Amino acid sequence: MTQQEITMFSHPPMRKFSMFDAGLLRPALADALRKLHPAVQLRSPVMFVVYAGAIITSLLYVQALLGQGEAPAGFILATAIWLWFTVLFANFAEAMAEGRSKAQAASLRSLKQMVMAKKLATPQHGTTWLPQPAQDLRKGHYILVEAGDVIPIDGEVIEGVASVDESAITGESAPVIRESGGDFSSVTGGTRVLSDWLVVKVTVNPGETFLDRMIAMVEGAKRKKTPNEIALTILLVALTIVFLIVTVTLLPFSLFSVAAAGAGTPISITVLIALLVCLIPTTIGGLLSAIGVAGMSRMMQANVIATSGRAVEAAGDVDVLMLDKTGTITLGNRQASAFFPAPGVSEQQLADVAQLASLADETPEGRSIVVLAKQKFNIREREMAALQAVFVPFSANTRMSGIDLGQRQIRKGAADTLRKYVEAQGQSYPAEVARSVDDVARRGSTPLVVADQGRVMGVVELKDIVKGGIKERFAELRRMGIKTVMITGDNQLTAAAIAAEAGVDDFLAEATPEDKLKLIRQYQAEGRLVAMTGDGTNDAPALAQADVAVAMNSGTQAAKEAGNMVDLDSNPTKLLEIVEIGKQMLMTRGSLTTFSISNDVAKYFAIIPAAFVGTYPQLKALDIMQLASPASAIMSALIFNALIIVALIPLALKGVQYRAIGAVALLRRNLLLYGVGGLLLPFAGIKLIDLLLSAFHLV
Ligand SMILES: Nc1ncnc2c1ncn2[C@@H]1O[C@H](COP(=O)(O)OP(=O)(O)OP(=O)(O)O)[C@@H](O)[C@H]1O
Ligand SMILES: [K+]
Ligand SMILES: [Mg+2]
Repeated sequence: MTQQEITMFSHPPMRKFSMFDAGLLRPALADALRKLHPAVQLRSPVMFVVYAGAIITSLLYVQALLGQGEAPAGFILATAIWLWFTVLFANFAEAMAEGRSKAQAASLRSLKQMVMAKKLATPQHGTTWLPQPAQDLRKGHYILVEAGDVIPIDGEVIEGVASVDESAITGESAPVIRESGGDFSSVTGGTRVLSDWLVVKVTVNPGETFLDRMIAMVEGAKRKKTPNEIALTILLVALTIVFLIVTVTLLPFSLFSVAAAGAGTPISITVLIALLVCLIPTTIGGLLSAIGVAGMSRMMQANVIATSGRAVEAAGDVDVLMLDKTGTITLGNRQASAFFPAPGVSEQQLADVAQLASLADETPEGRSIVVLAKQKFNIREREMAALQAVFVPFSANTRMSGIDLGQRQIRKGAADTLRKYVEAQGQSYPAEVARSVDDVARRGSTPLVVADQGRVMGVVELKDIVKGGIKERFAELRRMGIKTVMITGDNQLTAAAIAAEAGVDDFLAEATPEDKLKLIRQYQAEGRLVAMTGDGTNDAPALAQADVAVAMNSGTQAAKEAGNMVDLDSNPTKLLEIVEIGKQMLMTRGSLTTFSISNDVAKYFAIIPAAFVGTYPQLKALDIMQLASPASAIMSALIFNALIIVALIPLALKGVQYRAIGAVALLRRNLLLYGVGGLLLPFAGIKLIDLLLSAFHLV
């Protein structure tokens, strides 16, 4: 097989759909009809009542056609039609909310194509490879991917550095760097290598890939109701039952009064059904599911894939945000910037040892030390193999790294760790070095202490920069009542300097992954909801514990499995956006619930007098709206009730406007806007429809 043959066809970047893409409209209309299936309707008890009402009035119309109508046939027909519309409008809202996800899933599916992999017998670049279809790859296999290749399956880079086009999955056109070691070692099947090569260890079996899981998440067919949705549904059902009882008892009541007075007409079933539908919370009942789906969809627009609606909801309730220092609050591209030798050591000696300690260290920190030594003293990289060195990789637990050259141990790492390390060997830790460490840390830089055979050689300064604009975002979070906690493996002084500069509420320094886990549990024990981001295998336990756990797409498989969201952009700052989207979703639901219920209260006053004026002529006095006729009043209310669902679809999908003001201020604002607004709007709306209906002699 030639290179050409296995070079994969490229694909267009994932298309992003806007909320009201014209292309989404037609399928949504078809879906709205499909959702008329009783099993679908049963999922929303409130809408099921409307659905049942539509069926009953349709049957009553048939009866009327047969000459036994309980009311004028035209009136029954109009009622039945508007009830069906009400159901369809709610279906349409949900279908529109789902449409974007479905389109995205379809475009992801198109990425799942037959791809040939270059399977390596030995995990080393330069060795021979054999072509093998991607679906025959298994966890633990090694593959080679080169410029132009589509990465056939998910894996971890074990050798090489390459630029990768992930636009097929993220929609972002800028290529990303994937490399072994460190935080950017994960590659995703379906993305394409643009330059250079990578040796990749396959981490999943076919069918379990990120793309597979993403399609499943996006399709959300198995969407379960979230805890808050269930609670709200129970409330809505309770309201529905109350109104159902009220309306049902009106019938014998009306019959009795008419019989007793010997005058008037008893109320018809059609009117009672129309009345019931106007009174039960159909607005929120019809839009509830759409609001939840739209929340997940908005996450997706932010390139975040949430595994469940529950995760999105939890994001809105979060009150503690745990953020890594390096890479989240700072730019994270920590680069060696200076050497501070210990007494009796020259700068060049320190640079030499530091470089030796970093030769096989694939972290950005390690590589930058090699480069700085080369720049400053022209110390050339030496071959690990020639040195017969054994590499001791960095881990967040040991907080040091280095090499062993026979008996000679060279180490570099966090100052406190290195101090313990040299003291354990009976060596002293010079006061001058401690001073250099503090100076470096106070600048917000990370000090690394270097030791050769237990002797402290000096300090390397790793410079890092606090991200622009991050302070303002933390201030905003504070206004929202969210506490920000910075966690870092770095020392106290560096942590304090960066914490002050970034304006976080609290910080934890010298933290191991276990400390992170402990801290999350501590907050949760206080009844707080904790969100965090992470990328390493070390972060997996903490991610599994956090209520909202955002794994970086570039991170390890373990982290991605432990989290309940994946950020395709691998941008830890995204956590802030995620919380905002969650809050916005909760606010939208709250606002529309308020609106819906106050709306129903208004309808109560608008139509009760009109509906019962036949039975109780005295009610005429209460008929403040002066509607044209009882039939017109009922019809107008029913039409308003249906149209308001359509009118609110954009709001349900886009979310109410979000502002970071305090919870109390927000509640007051929303009660005013959606409560009072909801109370007043029906009067105007129903009156207008009534005027139109009578102007065109429609009732
Ligand atoms: N490649 C490395 N070799 C040796 N020591 C390192 C290396 N990288 C980091 N360190 C030391 O280990 C400490 C802990 O690193 P770790 O990556 O766990 O946390 P961090 O990057 O400082 O903070 P964060 O949790 O915000 O990423 C660092 O502060 C530094 O002192
Ligand atoms: K209603
Ligand atoms: Mg780190």
